[in-house]
Amino acid sequence: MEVIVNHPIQARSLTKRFGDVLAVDDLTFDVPEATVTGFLGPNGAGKTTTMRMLLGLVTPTAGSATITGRRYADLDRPADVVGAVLDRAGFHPARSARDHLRVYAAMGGYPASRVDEVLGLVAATGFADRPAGTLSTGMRQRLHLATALLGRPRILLLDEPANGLDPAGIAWLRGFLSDLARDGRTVLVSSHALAEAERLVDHVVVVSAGRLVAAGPLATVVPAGSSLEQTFLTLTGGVR
Ligand SMILES: Nc1ncnc2c1ncn2[C@@H]1O[C@H](COP(=O)(O)OP(=O)(O)OP(=O)(O)O)[C@@H](O)[C@H]1O
Repeated sequence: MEVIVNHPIQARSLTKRFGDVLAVDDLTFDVPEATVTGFLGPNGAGKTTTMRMLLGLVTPTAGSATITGRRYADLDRPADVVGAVLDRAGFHPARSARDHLRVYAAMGGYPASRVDEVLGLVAATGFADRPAGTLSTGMRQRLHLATALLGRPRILLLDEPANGLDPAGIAWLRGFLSDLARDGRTVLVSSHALAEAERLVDHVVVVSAGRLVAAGPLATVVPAGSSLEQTFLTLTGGVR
């Protein structure tokens, strides 16, 4: 029987030059539906720039970046299609998590009842009424995720979501992301920490210096008995 796999996120010969810096260099990859795909590579590899191109925040020098086959700017109600946590900008320190979500729900035209739903999804009900200024890094991360989920997007782009999380926070994130994928959502998660990312994702797109190094299911990219970190070093010539 033929197995049809959709690829809701696609890059085709995607290139971005900032002056002399070739941040993204002829990058082509697909992110399969209903996976947690790690977008992995060292600092400066071009991950954030690529995610910003997928979200229409940076214009490609060449090539295309599409969500469900369309450029972000061509999507109808894009926040209902794709949720993103990119910059982790601060929340108003005196405003509660719940009030923060109420503001975003109102701006997006979502019913107020959606606020309690997303608080429940990220297990944030217990701190929903605390001022954001008193929340831990892990709690703030959950509030960012809750905000991204307001429009029930089928696709999520998360830039370095594990940064600053303690082991319990990482364990929670792993369960949360795999539940999203099990539910049919497509999640692209960037990380420069390969060992940590290996435990969060089932597929990978590995980049270095703006170029594709490897892509596919984790089990096919990483040989048995090796690690993602070791594989990366071997592929990029760091270990011979
Ligand atoms: N607006 C910009 N102007 C000039 N150079 C930029 C700009 N944005 C990114 N760059 C450069 O492009 C390259 C790729 O940066 P990018 O932030 O996309 O990498 P990254 O893989 O996300 O790295 P990190 O893991 O450190 O976040 C870097 O050399 C960076 O300095």
